[in-house]
Amino acid sequence: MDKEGLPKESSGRTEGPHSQHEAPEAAQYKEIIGNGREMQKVFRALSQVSFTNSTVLLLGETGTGKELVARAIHLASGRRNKPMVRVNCAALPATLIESELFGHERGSFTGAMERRIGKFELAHNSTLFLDEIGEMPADLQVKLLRAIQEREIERIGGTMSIKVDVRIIAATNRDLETEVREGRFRSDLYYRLNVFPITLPPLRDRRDDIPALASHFVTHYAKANGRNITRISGSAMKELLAYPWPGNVRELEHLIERSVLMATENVIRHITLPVAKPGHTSEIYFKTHAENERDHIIAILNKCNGKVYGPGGAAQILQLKVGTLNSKIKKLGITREQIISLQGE
Ligand SMILES: Nc1ncnc2c1ncn2[C@@H]1O[C@H](COP(=O)(O)OP(=O)(O)OP(=O)(O)O)[C@@H](O)[C@H]1O
Repeated sequence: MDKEGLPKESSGRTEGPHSQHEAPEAAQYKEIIGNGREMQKVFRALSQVSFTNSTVLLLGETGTGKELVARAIHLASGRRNKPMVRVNCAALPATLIESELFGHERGSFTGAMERRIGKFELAHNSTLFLDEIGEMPADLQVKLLRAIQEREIERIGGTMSIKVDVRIIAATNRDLETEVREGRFRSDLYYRLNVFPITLPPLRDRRDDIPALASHFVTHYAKANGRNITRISGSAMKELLAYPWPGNVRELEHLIERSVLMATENVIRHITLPVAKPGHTSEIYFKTHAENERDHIIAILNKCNGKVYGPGGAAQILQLKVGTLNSKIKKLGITREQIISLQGE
């Protein structure tokens, strides 16, 4: 680390068990910053499991990088030529999740104007990322279990079974064992998913990664905003190292982005951290309004297969003018690539 508190190795990756492994897929993990002891365990696990077809269960608090890791596993696997397909089990009501996962035939229920291919089918020969699996409604858990076990699905209103070759990655910030004990999550589904669990530690338990992460985000947001900001001062870094990070890496990323925008010289000397209450190190992080809006728009765009305007398009569902929706998409940084990859096209 130099005297201003930034590491010389900007990726945070130096020597260590991960680099010794020399896994052929290691290049896919370059987006995942941090090489402290805790993250080394994660990299080791990734090297062991990515190239297999095993189901992976990603556990960790909000903002610890579960989705980032899911994408890295997919990109390091033999399935990387097809985009990973993501389903956010918390974003849609139960009735819509079923059709989202398994699809439906035309006329199978009121409003099913045309046949819809579900995410399981879209993820054929690829990876299906079941995000926030702990939120899956009970009646759907049994259907999901059947699909995972049998590797076949039936569209709603359909008469035939469709074989699917799908690799499952599931993620949750809930304690699934407690959910099982308290009867909210089926134990058979839990055992089916818990084949290869990887826990992403909270940032407060891997503070040694903070300098590398902060440096990475400074570089990223300075470039994205055309700012010539090169580093964080030693005193600002000390504050980052002392803060408990209830929102984990996501919170760090947002604070650095804001600091980059507000900086008046090429060194970030001050970062406005929320006041941490002593003894409340694991408070729940609430997503910002913009994050929620972004997630919702992405979910609806996916539901409409990327269609923005016209009947059944996202603008209609969201009751927004097409122009308003388009400017929101731009402002919230929603990319076409994201939608296509979520669709599995
Ligand atoms: N190790 C890391 N290196 C670089 N960026 C990271 C890392 N971990 C997380 N991030 C970034 O932090 C943000 C939040 O990560 P991500 O969405 O993967 O978290 P999550 O655990 O899936 O959160 P949630 O449970 O709320 O969905 C993303 O922008 C991601 O790129």
